[in-house]
Amino acid sequence: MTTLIEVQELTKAYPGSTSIFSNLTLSINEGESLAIRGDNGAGKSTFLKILAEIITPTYGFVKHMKSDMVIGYVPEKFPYNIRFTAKQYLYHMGRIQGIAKSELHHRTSNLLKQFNMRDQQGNAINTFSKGMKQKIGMMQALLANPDILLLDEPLSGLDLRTQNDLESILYRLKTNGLTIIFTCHDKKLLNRIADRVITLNGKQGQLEYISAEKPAFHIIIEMDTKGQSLDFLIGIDGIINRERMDQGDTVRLEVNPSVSDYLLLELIQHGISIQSLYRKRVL
Ligand SMILES: Nc1ncnc2c1ncn2[C@@H]1O[C@H](COP(=O)(O)OP(=O)(O)OP(=O)(O)O)[C@@H](O)[C@H]1O
Repeated sequence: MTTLIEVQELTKAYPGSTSIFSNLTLSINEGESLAIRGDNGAGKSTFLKILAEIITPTYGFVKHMKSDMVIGYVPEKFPYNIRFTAKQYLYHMGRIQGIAKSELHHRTSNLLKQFNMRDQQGNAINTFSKGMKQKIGMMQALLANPDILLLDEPLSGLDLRTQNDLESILYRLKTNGLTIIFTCHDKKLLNRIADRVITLNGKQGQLEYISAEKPAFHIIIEMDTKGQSLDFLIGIDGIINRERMDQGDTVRLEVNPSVSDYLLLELIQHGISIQSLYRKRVL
């Protein structure tokens, strides 16, 4: 396992305040997805900003174990009133980051495709929804092919469909080996993406390490496909088992609870009739 970042005895106090966190020591490994959790004000955004080198710690340090490490950072709020179109914005942000024009064109169109935003590339960002702006923020952070992607509350304030969309994109980035560090209140995202969870306990300025939470139960969905193909399920993560019952049109899916809402929506939209839905305890 290759360590990308070593965090040593990190302590942060803003001027005039007591420490938000102190003596935070941890290693971040290549390819790891690390979630940072904690109450409001526990210091999650502050920690990310220190990792992104936007602010400095009061004590301790963050050591990059790879030379020329590129960090992509997506703040919680997208900048206000950007009049560029999506494509213009990505182009200019890419140029600011020093990416060659020829390379930039290629990367921008790949990202617009990956984020399902090709149809909106010519529209002004200030007309976009929160979810679309979040996607632009992520694309901008990915333009420079970062070693690490830092995301501050990536799903906050988004509707369920957009959350699922972004979750799938993040899952794909994770399975492609990108190191991802994100702050999060959302259990579903934790279960699906995080390999490790760190809880910042602001009150005591201490850290509690817990392993990624595994679901205590799976969801069983029984359905009548009415002869329809279920090919649209291919590539959806979180399906644990799928079996056809009685040689007929009845199919039984066993799925991770983190994807069950999304799957049910997909099934209904494809005209599949849900027959039964229940929990199965996992030992
Ligand atoms: N620039 C700043 N100057 C002074 N205090 C600050 C500054 N930025 C944040 N703080 C304070 O530091 C503490 C931690 O803030 P931070 O935004 O890192 O917490 P958080 O865990 O991300 O919170 P939330 O979940 O509400 O986003 C808060 O008490 C906040 O008011």
